Parts: sequence; structure tokens; C-alpha cells
Amino acid sequence: MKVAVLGAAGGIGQALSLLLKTQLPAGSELSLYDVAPVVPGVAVDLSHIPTDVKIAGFGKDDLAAALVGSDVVLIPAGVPRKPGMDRSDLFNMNAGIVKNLVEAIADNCPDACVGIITNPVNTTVAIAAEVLKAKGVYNKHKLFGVTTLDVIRSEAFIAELRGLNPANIDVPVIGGHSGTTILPLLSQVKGVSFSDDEIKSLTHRIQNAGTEVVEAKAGGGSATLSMGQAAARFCLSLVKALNGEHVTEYAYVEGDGSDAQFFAQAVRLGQQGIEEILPYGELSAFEQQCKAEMLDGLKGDIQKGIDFVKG
Ligand SMILES: NC(=O)C1=CN([C@@H]2O[C@H](COP(=O)(O)OP(=O)(O)OC[C@H]3O[C@@H](n4cnc5c(N)ncnc54)[C@H](O)[C@@H]3O)[C@@H](O)[C@H]2O)C=CC1
Ligand SMILES: O=C([O-])CC(=O)C(=O)O
Repeated sequence: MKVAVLGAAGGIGQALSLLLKTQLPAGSELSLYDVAPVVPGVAVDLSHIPTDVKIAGFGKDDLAAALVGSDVVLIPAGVPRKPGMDRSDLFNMNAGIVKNLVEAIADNCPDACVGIITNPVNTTVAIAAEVLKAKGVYNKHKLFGVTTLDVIRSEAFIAELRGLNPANIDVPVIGGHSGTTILPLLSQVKGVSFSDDEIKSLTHRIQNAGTEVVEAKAGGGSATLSMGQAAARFCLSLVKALNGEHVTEYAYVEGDGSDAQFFAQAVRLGQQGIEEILPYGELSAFEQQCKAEMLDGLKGDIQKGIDFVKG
């Protein structure tokens, strides 16, 4: 199994690469690409960790070599937020980066599963899909917006609130990955119940958790370590699935379009990528209202990505 990380020298890229170097199955290959000149050094550094994962670093002119033969490509390349910015403010900087990288994926490893981390995820995933379509290699079972951070945050916050072990908490988070498009289904968390006030404040905290980190880092970027962990969880599940196990994760994917063309929900992963998109079940009245209020915004984010590629 070969995994490529594009943007591997960044805050997320380095944390993610460390976790993959130590946790990918024996015999895997890890390919680190970045335009920053430090990337070969990141690969050399990680290569001194004695695990059976082969690692190589590729500088800015070696994208094709980094990608060839990849089964999974993760993209955390791009600019993070500063205080006062929304994720959508990153569009101008990051849309072109994602477009160029996905074009190279289409040319060099068109069958790979692609996980987009770069913000604004609601839009960059639509960009990736349009690029792959234009190249004639789009497979909706293999393109993912990585929203795992919303899930792990929800687990952490609920455990903190109730004094529980987070390992025992599962939280469905559907929708998109920005502000009110992030919709945790707190009514479906097993073994825990919440008052109406708690539901409102927890939902708000989960929706604004990215901003919580951006403000705490005070201009030094956004979530990198928790995102590294989230992306590693997603990638390791995907690798397990590609190796023949069935695994369920939440991700922002193209489904039947009943809510929006791309929508985060539970997906059953298998050897061909997404095997089934699982229904999210019954929503509470509060969740139904939140969903109804955010769908137009989410659809607008998606359209912006389509327009960027189609012109
Ligand atoms: N999906 C999610 O839940 C999350 C997404 N993010 C997003 O992830 C992205 C990266 O964040 P950080 O790692 O904190 O940023 P960072 O600035 O620390 O790292 C970004 C890396 O991308 C590299 N890069 C820039 N252009 C590139 C290109 N064309 N090809 C390859 N590499 C390129 C840079 O050299 C840098 O090493 C941001 O857009 C951020 O908003 C951040 C947290 C959570
Ligand atoms: O908030 C940001 O800009 C980064 C991000 O997506 C997150 O932490 O969820």
C-alpha cells in the first residue's frame, strides 16, 4: 500500500506523516511531497524511526514521482486561517493549489483514493471532482473530504462534559466542514442525553471548534495536531478497507444528492473505496431545523468549486 501526503512539510502534514510512519501496516510506502525545501529533511528525519514503512521525500519538481503507484493520496497542502478569517476566505489561495495537485493525481495515479483536507473543504472537494471529471477519471467512490476532526472533537467535548471515556463515545456529524454546515447529531449519541441548552451550546462549540483553535494560536495557524490525528484515523481506516476489512467512517462525499451534491455522512469503506453511504437516521426537530437552515449555504459553497473549474 502506498500513501502520498501532499503538503507533508506543513503543520498537519508533519503530524500526519509521523502518525502514518508509526502506524501504517508493515510493508507500506509513504511518499511525502511539498513545495517547501525542508520536505526531504522531514522524510530523512522520519526514516530514522524503525518501522517497516518505507519513506521518501519529494520536492516541488517531483510531484509525478511522488504520486506514481499511490493507493491513497491525502492533501493538506495550502494556507491555514488566521483570527478573523472564515474558511471561505482561504478559497483564493487554496483553490488553485488543490486544482493543480488533483490534475497531477489524475495524470499519475488516477485510481487512488483521494482525501482532501485543504480548506474550504466544502468547496475544494467540488473542485477536485470537477478536475477528475474533466480528465475522465472521476470515481465518486474514491473522493473524500476529510471531516474526521469534527467527529473526534465531538467525542472529546462530550466526554469532557460528562466525565466519560471518549473511547466509548460515537458521534455522527453530517453536512459540511464549516460553521453551521457542521451538524453533530447529538440526539443519536448512545448512552448520553442532553438538555436543550446543552444541545445548543455543544452544537455551537463543535461548529466553532476550528475557530477556538485559530484564536488560541493567535495568528500561528489552525488545528494541526488534532487534525494530524484525525487524518491518520481516516487514512488508517481507508487502508484497512482497501486491504479487505469493512470499516465505517464519516466523510464529505458525493451521494444521492438528496441534501446536497456533497454531504458528510457515514460511509462503509471496502476494497473499492466507498461501498455504501449509510443513512443518517431520524433527526430531532432541532437538527432538522439546523439542516434546513444550512443547506443553501452548503450548496453555494459547492457551486463555487464547480464554477472555479468550469469557468
Ligand atoms: N479538513 C480539516 O478538518 C482541516 C483542514 N485544515 C486545512 O489544512 C490546510 C493546511 O493547514 P496547515 O498544515 O496548518 O498549514 P501549513 O501552512 O502549516 O502547511 C501547509 C503546507 O502546504 C504546503 N504547500 C503549499 N502549496 C503547496 C503545493 N502547491 N503543493 C504542495 N504543498 C504545498 C506548504 O509549503 C506547507 O508546508 C489549510 O488549508 C487548513 O485550513 C486545517 C485543519 C483542519
Ligand atoms: O478552522 C480551521 O480553519 C481549520 C479547520 O478546518 C478546523 O480546525 O476544523
